[in-house]
Amino acid sequence: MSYADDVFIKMCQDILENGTSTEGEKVRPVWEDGTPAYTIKKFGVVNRYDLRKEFPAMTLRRTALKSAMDEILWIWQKKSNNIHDLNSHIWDSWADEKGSIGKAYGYQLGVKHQYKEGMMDQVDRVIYDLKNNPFSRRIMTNIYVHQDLHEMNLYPCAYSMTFNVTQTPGSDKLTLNAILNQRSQDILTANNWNVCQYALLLMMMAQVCDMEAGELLHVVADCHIYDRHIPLVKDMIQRKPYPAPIVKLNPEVKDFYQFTTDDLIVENYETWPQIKNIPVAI
Ligand SMILES: Nc1nc(=O)c2c([nH]1)NC[C@@H]1CN(c3ccc(C(=O)N[C@@H](CCC(=O)O)C(=O)O)cc3)CN21
Ligand SMILES: O=c1ccn([C@H]2C[C@H](O)[C@@H](COP(=O)(O)O)O2)c(=O)[nH]1
Repeated sequence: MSYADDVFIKMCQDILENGTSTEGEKVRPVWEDGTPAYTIKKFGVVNRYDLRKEFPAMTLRRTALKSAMDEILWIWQKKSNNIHDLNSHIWDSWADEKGSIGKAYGYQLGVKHQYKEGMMDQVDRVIYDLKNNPFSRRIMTNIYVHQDLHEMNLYPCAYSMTFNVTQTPGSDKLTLNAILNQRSQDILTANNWNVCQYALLLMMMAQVCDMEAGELLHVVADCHIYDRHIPLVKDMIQRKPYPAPIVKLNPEVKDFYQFTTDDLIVENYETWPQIKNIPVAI
C-alpha cells in the first residue's frame, strides 16, 4: 500500500478517537450557508515521508497532482497572488474583485530583501544557498509576515520551509531534505494535496541543485477534520489502499523557473473513486 495512505489512515483514526471538538468555541470559518464550521482536531501532528522510497500520493482518493503542482508553481515560481495566474479555481472564494488574495503566499515570496550578496527574494535565496553554501543551517523561507497580515484575505497555512542537506554514505549526490511547517490543516481537502505539492517542490529544488530528494517532514500545529467531512473521512479510511504511483520530473529541466506542469510524469496511479463535491469551509 502507499505509505501516504498508511500515514493518513492512522492520523485520521487518531483524530477521530482522541481528538477534541471545537463545537461551542468562537470559530472563524463558516460553511457556504453561513453555519459555523467546527472541527475535531489534534494539536501537533508530525508526519515523515522518505521520497527516496516512494512518492507520498494517497490512493484512497485521487490527489490532483497536476493542479497541486500548478498551485506550488503559482506561489514559488510565478510568485503571484492573483487567481488569474492559477489554472484551477481553488482560491476563488478568497480573492477580491481583481483576483488578488492580498499580500499572501506568492506575494511574500516575491518580495526582495537585502543580503550581503545583494537583493534577492526568499526563493532565490534558497537556491543561492543550496548552490553556494549547501551545508548552511540557515536555509529557510517564512511567509507569515506580521506587518502584512491585515492585507491578507486568508493568513498563510503552510508558512515555512526549512531546507537541510545531508551526505549519504555511498551516494555521489547530496541529499536535500525539508521541513514544512503548517499552522492549520484541513485534512480532507488539503492534507495529501499539501504533502504532494511540497514533495514536488523538494524534488524540483533537488534537481536544479544536482541533489537527490530525501525526507519531507510535515509539522502541523492544528490538524483538523471539519464536521461535515467526518462521514466522508470515515468512509474513505475503510478503503484498501493501492501501491503508491511512480512520480518523476522531466530530468532535462535544470532551472527552477523553467518547470511547468508538463514536466510532471505520473505512472501507475491507481486510486479509489474521487469523493465528489467535498464542501470547503470558507
Ligand atoms: N477550509 C479550507 N481548506 C483548505 O484546504 C483551503 C482553504 N480553506 N482555503 C485556501 C486553500 C484552498 N485549498 C484548496 C481548495 C480546494 C481544493 C480542491 O478542491 N481540490 C480538488 C481538485 C481541484 C482541481 O483539480 O482543480 C481535489 O479533488 O483535491 C484543494 C485545495 C486549500 N486551502
Ligand atoms: O494550503 C492550505 C491552505 C489552507 N488550509 C486550511 C486550513 C484551515 O482549515 C483553513 C484556514 O483557516 P484558518 O482559520 O486560517 O486556520 O484552510 C489547508 O489545510 N492547506
